[in-house]
Amino acid sequence: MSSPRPEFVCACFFNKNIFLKKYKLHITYECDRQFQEQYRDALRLKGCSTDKQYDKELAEIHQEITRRRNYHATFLDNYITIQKKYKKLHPHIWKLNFNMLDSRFTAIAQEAQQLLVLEGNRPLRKEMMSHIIDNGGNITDAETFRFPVFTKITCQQIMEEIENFSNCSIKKTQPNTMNKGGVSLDEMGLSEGLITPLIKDYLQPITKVLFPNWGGGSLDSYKSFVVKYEHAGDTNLSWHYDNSEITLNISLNSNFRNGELQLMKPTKDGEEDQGIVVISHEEGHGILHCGRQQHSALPITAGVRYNIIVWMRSSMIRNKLCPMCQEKPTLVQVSTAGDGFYPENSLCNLL
Ligand SMILES: O=C(O)CCC(=O)C(=O)O
Ligand SMILES: [Fe+2]
Repeated sequence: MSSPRPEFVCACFFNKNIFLKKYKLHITYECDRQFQEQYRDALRLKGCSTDKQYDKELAEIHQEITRRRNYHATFLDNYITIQKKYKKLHPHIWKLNFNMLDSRFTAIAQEAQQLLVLEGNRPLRKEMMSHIIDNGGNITDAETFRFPVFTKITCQQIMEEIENFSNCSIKKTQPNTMNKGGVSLDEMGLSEGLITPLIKDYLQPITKVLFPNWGGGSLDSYKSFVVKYEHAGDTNLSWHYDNSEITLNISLNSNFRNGELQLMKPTKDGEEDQGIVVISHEEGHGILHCGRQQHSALPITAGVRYNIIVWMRSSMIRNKLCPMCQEKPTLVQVSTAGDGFYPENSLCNLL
């Protein structure tokens, strides 16, 4: 977590894209009056009819604004305490090792590397896609790719580590408001040894070939967390886009039913209906998609589902346009865990 570079978020982090789960609405909050003028009618239409219901929602928004203002300081405090006090269950998974990876994944990464070396006029993307299929992967017409990443035993141990961490009494922050059972791998400290090398040593060549226009070749930071779906908590996730250029979503288990990922197909010229692609999760496999592509998770109907989500970022792309407010970002410096906006002349490639 000790970043050598100053960390920034876009000012929109503090008051935009607040998700009202009950009414499935993303809102902007400036003050009570603006909120009332802008959203009271829309909320009424969505079933928030009484003053009591409205006041409850407003109180939750105030709480969320406070949480966001305190987020970075709290994150840093928690991170320091966790590193001192947390007793690891499976110490070896805290440092990525070749054996933890599915051999088909390392083959895909090697092939991507070779394609980049040979480059010339070759149709890199097409060749990459056939390597993915040859190695147990899938491709959808929503420009998303699913392929094996971790071995099953690695998934099992990561899941056990997450459960162990969730159940320990050390204070932790919720990685975002969309999933109650979420755990931040960055605050936990697991991502440094596990996710950083995964991106740096294996994913970068793949994303460079598959997403050249979305910063696939210039990823320089990420945010990673685990989402959990269960009957007693969140069972699904509403439509949204990520605060990422490219997202990797790795399934950690198989003892659940349904809970597929849905993605909007990119619009082609002249087409009105974008259409939806449904992809099922498979244990150990990662789904790679563009962060700006709208997606959602269908409800699970049995069991518990765990996935690692990695929001990979390229400052070259996001410095021009913040993915959350769709404007040129207004930078606000924070103590740690910024959202990947690094000035052009800063030490690039933290990964
Ligand atoms: O649970 C999933 O498969 C999707 C999660 C997701 O899209 C997110 O957390 O950003
Ligand atoms: Fe997402």
